[in-house]
Amino acid sequence: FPPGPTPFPIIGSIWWINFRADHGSLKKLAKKYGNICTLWLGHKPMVVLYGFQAVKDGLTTNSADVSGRLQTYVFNKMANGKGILVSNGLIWKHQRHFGIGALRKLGMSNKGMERGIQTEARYLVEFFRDKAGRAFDPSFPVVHAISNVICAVVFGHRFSLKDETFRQLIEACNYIVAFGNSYLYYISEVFPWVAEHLLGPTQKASSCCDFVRAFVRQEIKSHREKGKIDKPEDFIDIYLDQMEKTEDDPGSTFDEDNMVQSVFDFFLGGSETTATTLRWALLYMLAFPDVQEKVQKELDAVLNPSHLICYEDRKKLPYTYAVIHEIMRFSSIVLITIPREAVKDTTVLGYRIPKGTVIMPNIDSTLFDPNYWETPHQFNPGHFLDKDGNFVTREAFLAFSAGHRVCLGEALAKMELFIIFCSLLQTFKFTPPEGVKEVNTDFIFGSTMKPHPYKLRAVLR
Ligand code: HEM
Repeated sequence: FPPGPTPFPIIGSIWWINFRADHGSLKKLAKKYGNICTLWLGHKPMVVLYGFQAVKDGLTTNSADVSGRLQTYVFNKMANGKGILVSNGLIWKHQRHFGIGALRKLGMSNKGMERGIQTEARYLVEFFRDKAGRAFDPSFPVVHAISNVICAVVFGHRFSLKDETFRQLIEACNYIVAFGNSYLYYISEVFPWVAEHLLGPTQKASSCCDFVRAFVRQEIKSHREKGKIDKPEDFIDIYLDQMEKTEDDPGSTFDEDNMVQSVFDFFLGGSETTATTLRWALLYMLAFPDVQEKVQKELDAVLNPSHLICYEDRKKLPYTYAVIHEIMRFSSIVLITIPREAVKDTTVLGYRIPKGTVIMPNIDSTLFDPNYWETPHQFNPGHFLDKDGNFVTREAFLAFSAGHRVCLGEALAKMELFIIFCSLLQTFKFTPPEGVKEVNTDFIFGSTMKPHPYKLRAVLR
């Protein structure tokens, strides 16, 4: 194994990072042991990758070999091996491949994703306008809008802000995501018996999972009652169609449990992540008013005010598109990917790694790698622009990870962020509440890195 702190019996060497994989402890670990090193979670080896080169090589050189997910106490409780996010083997291959195809199909069809996003952007603009320039916290309407985009994709309809069950769904998803990188998560994995019998938060996370699944089953029931339609309009329609097509295939993995879990995974992977990024986007506009002004200048110069913003417009708005990428880089909401597992004996950066080893790629360390970014610790949209002001992609931009398990919602997330961000900035000038002189851009540590709660004023332009 690559080098690392000495493991103790039962607890391993996870004590070295104080039972928490945070920015400081992972940096300290890399400084002492190098860009690839080993930690032991109980008797399970975990190989931690740090910096762009190590993360990229580790995830892409033998990509299929490191494409597994852990089958642990918490992951089994969460998904029981079903769906996409934490499944393995044939189930993962089939469900992921199908999920990507379905998203593509919905993106291209008439009642596509873009329309769902434009609708949510419009509701959000209305909500902000109703505040009439008074200071307010944008978190809930933002989370609501983003979750509704997933609803449009998977259920084919949206929910109102006042819908209590939908509010509970959002809260349940947030709770599950927050549990994912907490002390209690690690303790639950090492001592499942304690988690099962004594830890309230672990039991609550488990009942939140049950709640989300029951919610999805209810939607499936309504789709079934609606009967077969000629042209599938959402993910459940497409999935039911697939189940019918494969019902005589004994090797098929297309069944109701996998459908429920795949929908669950879209909510879990796609709501909190994108909503948190959008909250950072608005906060950075308060913190960097010069950037906000430049975006608005570009929007005004290129778009007619009555034009319905679509994703295609990004090609005419290179500065704005670069700002959105810099928001994703600078907010760096994911510290490590959902842990991977080696599915066979393999080699990672020259080290022999046995099957079953956990791989922890540090995404944050790629987004701030001083060897690949000119000013890593400065908010600088120029990172994504060439000298003529054209948008450029950057190889070290691994916010969505890399390899076989790369985020399957990347295109959807970028489309959402672009359309909603542009719609808001076209309509409003964002400022901090009166009297607030300093904007706090520090993060709150968690499964995703969130901004501290803040208020803003949205003043009609
Ligand atoms: C800014 C928004 C987002 C970020 C930063 C993000 C980031 C990530 C990351 C880092 C992973 C782990 C990949 C790995 O294991 O190497 C992931 C996986 C995943 N994401 Fe996203 N994601 C975002 C939005 C979305 C959206 C909108 C969806 C909805 C479709 C989504 C669905 C998924 C799924 C299903 C997986 C699991 C893929 C697999 O295990 O095969 N994500 N995402």
